Amino acid sequence: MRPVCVLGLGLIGGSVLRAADAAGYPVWGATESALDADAARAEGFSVEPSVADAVRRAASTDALVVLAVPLPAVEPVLREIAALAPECRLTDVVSVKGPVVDAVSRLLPRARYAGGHPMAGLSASGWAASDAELFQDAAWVVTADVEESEEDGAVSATDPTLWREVARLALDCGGQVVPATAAEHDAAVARVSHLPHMMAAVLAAVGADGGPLALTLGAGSFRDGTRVMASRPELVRAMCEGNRQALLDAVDDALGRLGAARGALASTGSVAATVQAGHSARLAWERLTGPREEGVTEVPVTNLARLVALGRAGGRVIDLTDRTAMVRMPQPPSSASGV
Ligand SMILES: O=C(O)C(=O)C[C@]1(C(=O)O)C=C[C@@H](O)C=C1
Repeated sequence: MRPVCVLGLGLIGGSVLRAADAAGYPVWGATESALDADAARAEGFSVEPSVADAVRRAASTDALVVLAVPLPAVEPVLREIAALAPECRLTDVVSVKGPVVDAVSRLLPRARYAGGHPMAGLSASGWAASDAELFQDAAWVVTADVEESEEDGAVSATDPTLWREVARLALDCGGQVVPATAAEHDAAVARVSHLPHMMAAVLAAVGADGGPLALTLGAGSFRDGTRVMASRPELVRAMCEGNRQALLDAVDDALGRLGAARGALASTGSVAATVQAGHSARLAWERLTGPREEGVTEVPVTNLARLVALGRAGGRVIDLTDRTAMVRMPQPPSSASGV
């Protein structure tokens, strides 16, 4: 198995290190946090004294480097990698893809790269919160740079061999791979992750404005709706600001819907349309992400454009051979859904 070098040993990087180790990969890591490094070493993990040492080791073993640092640290760490391993195999687990893809193509043009994003997290952070099981059955985006070419149809600038290796690691860590372009990923997570963080911030603040009585009555809906606001604010901020344009579009959509709901409540006294649309959308999400036995499509791993198209339709890669990806497609919509 190709070794795995994880740069950043917080919640996500630490969980990748643990999960890859449990899957049998030779692993080591590095982190700027002495606390996290000591804690990982105390559990017997190999932690290099610096990022540079870890990257040198990756260069000499042709390891897959996993960049697991917060967005503001991405460029400085990429510069270090560029100086020591300019042709490395690289992926990342950062929650926004556009800025990372841009930085990799500027600073590491000769690297073989496919971006990654496991859709899993907790409000707790750091190595102490990391868990080998964190990614179990989670969607894990692996990006492919697919472009339309007039002559040949869709072509991919991403090396399929590297894409397959990154997808294999994601599967071995317990995830289910969602192929997507970086731009489509960013537009999608703006709606289902970054906007929910913004809404949670607003919801928590509106609740607190109600004073102690309102807060003491905060139960399930308030707890679930504001849970992510217990996360470190600087990480949430970097994630939202890093996806500015897509998040603006999602906020506009939300404001339009909230405005329509307010208008209907004020004029007719009814929020039926808003609640029905939300109920149908929630059921559609449950159906799309729920368990499904059949409906597996086999696609050659070299056909990244087809994989991206299936990812767009809700498909997830649940297994891989050397040549073929097994993509599980979602349940067809039922007529009762109303969506
Ligand atoms: O479960 C949580 O606490 C998360 O916030 C995880 C969550 C999300 O669901 O929005 C947040 C950021 C990650 O990039 C991916 C997933």
